[in-house]
Amino acid sequence: MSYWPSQPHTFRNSVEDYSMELMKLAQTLNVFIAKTLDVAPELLADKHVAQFLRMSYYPPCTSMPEKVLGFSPHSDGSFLTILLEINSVQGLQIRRSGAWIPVKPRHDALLVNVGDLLEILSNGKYKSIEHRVTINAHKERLSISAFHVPNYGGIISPILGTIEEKMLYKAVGVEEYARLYFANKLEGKKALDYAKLSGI
Ligand SMILES: O=C(O)CCC(=O)C(=O)O
Ligand SMILES: [Fe+2]
Repeated sequence: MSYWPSQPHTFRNSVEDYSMELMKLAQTLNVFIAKTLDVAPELLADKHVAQFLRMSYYPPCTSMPEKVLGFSPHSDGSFLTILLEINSVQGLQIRRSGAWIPVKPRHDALLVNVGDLLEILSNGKYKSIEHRVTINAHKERLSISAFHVPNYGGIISPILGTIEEKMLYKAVGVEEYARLYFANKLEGKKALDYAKLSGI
């Protein structure tokens, strides 16, 4: 691929190494997720096989930082997102019971977000998290989001724990959901309404 910058010369290798390590991490997380859902890990094995990296730079805003957002409220359309808050500048907030809660960055940890596709697959046992990014008045913020998604040709359908369990989401094609997600503006968890069956 001809898009890699030549400077810094370590960039490509570092990004590729990081990406590969995260693929392994996503695989390990999936095994734990399968355990919590009481299903065989093989059932989830193809749910995180593709990865997209987004590197975000949020410049400081000295005049009116409270009037700007770095990222509008949204949930991720992925299965799992693994976030690195590179310089540990606070900005990420999650929505809990209608309130925005700041997430304190930890330099020694990655942050894992549940995406919409995991909410569908788990029939709502895992909930994708609505989040946004605010801007700091004095400090720039840098992050890398790694979105883990299934193959575009695949289908995500809810795994039900028992025969009595009510199916709350319909099965969606991964490509179909991705199209819908990107066609919508970032508006909280609105894209997920598409997959919700009536009654929730
Ligand atoms: O920069 C962040 O902390 C989060 C970015 C984000 O929500 C995203 O890339 O989807
Ligand atoms: Fe996000």
